[in-house]
Amino acid sequence: MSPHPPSPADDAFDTRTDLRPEQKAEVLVEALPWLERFAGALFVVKYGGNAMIDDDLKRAFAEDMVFLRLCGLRPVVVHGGGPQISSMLDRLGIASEFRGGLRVTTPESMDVVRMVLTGQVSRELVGLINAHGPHAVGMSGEDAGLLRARRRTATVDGEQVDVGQVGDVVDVDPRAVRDLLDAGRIPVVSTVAPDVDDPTQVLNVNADTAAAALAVALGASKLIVLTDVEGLYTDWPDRSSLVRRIDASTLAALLPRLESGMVPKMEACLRAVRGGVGQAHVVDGRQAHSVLVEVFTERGVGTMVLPDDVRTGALPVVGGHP
Ligand SMILES: Nc1ncnc2c1ncn2[C@@H]1O[C@H](COP(=O)(O)OP(=O)(O)O)[C@@H](O)[C@H]1O
Ligand SMILES: CC(=O)N[C@@H](CCC(=O)OP(=O)(O)O)C(=O)O
Repeated sequence: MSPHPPSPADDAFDTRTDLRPEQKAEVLVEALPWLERFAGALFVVKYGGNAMIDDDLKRAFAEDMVFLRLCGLRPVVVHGGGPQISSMLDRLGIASEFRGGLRVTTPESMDVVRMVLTGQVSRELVGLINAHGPHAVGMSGEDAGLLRARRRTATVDGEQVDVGQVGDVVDVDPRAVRDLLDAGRIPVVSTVAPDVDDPTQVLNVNADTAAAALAVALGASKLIVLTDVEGLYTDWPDRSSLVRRIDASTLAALLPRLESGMVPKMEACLRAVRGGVGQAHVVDGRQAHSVLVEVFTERGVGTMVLPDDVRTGALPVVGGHP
């Protein structure tokens, strides 16, 4: 990355894209209605571990967060790190086991979950964002009472099964996040939470679920979930079944037919829009700057979930922003 902003005198400035200057201006102007509409808006952006594929993509994600902030929006990052946890468990010779999409979390693996999420993934994202200035502050669900969770089971073949120290968020105290936003910072949240029934214990919370709970508690305008697929497919893996827009009731009816990876994600989107969040989006984190394309372009990307009062039905492939 250039150590200083490009100036028109830099060769790099004119050769970064094939666009002529007036085309570049058109691209910038296309963002104007969205900048006006979203001035000051609070977005919760969930960055999934499967979308943290390489350093360039992670840098592009950090640029997007800084871009949003400097445009006057208020992004809150909630990160995952499932593959990173599995890789550390593997290095330590501890087997990873998932049931119903949730990691079976023993006291031993809980230590690793906490270490990887708050000590590794969060640190890396905070560092990448802060390469642009002192914007990001990392915090865990344990900090300032942000999240409290209760032990939950997983559903496997209709049966409830124990998955150990895994929780669902039952309480959010968003004041610390608000304080950071008011100070102009970008909060970066990892999803470890104290157990509401035994505060000496911490629980491992699925990051999609935690992001939705935080988005509702903060009254976010949008929840954006970055993953490693273009969006929701009604008939996975049939690529022609990509959904551009779907309302809450249609999604609720579709949920029982979805496979494990998409279930927590789509449940999170549903919970968000039913809890008052204006829109929820699942976007492809393998595409650099997918957040900026979603927020600032007419067409948007991925799958948009809307509350029922904006009825659209499922519109495979067609449709863009309202
Ligand atoms: N209906 C569906 N639409 C899209 N992806 C699906 C669907 N059903 C299953 N998947 C799978 O879910 C995966 C995303 O979930 P997951 O791997 O848990 O992501 P993340 O780490 O981002 O939370 C996709 O890569 C895809 O393989
Ligand atoms: C209970 C549970 O499964 N927790 C997840 C938390 C991390 C997460 O959700 O990460 P992604 O968003 O990258 O999947 C786990 O241990 O993998």
